[in-house]
Amino acid sequence: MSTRTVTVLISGTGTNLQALIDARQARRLDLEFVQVVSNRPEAPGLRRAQQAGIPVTVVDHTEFADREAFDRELANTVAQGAPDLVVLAGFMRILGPAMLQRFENRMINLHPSLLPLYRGTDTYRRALEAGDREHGASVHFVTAELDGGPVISQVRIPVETGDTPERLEARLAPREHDLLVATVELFTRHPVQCCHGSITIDDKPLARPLELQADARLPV
Ligand SMILES: Nc1nc2c(c(=O)[nH]1)N[C@@H](CN(C=O)c1ccc(C(=O)N[C@@H](CCC(=O)O)C(=O)O)cc1)CN2
Ligand SMILES: NCC(=O)N[C@@H]1O[C@H](COP(=O)([O-])[O-])[C@@H](O)[C@H]1O
Repeated sequence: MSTRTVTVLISGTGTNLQALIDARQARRLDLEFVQVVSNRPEAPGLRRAQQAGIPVTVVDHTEFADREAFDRELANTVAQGAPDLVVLAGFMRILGPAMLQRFENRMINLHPSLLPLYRGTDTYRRALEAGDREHGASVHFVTAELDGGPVISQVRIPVETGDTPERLEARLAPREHDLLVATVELFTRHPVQCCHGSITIDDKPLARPLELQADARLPV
């Protein structure tokens, strides 16, 4: 079944959320945003959702005794909207069993590296320190293994002489927006299934991640 309803999880500025909102406004994405949920009450992305008329909820991780309690409340909050797909767009908390049991196989994350390289955080600095000639971003299914879920799509950019983590991040950002929009569009047009380590699109196995093309589309 393809995706019709989406809940987006954020923690920060929300530029990837904004890219999804703009793509829906431009009728490139045929979907409904059920809600935007942030673990940080001060996340600027919440204002972007409100301005787009999307319901927002804050589940502040600092208000819970432990991770499990936060995870349960987050899972209950997301489940109220019964989304077809949960999109982590700059969501900065590691999810536990409550979220994974309810949404695994229909929860995706945008990660700023060419997975499996550089799982976790601080990916730009790590890529530069390794002397990589290219960097990029990945969209993958969320599993218990942090940033270890099957990778759906990727976008590559060259590392340029003199790059700093900030310059590399700034150059990747617009391509991340393109990648996330194209990947969510894929979910709205095709049944994309996971897991046990592999992905199918239209019931056909995906042998390797889809590479974002210059026209900001995925080759499907
Ligand atoms: N179970 C999973 N949870 C999450 C995944 C995943 O693949 N499996 N992806 C991450 C997203 N992510 C990188 O793409 C990521 C986010 C956060 C962290 C992290 O170390 N978070 C710290 C807190 C940091 C903060 O609050 O600023 C933590 O949770 O203790 C690593 C990777 C989303 N969740
Ligand atoms: N580990 C997850 C992670 O680092 N995600 C990164 O957070 C940023 C969110 O930006 P945004 O809030 O402007 O969309 C994006 O660069 C995304 O790759």
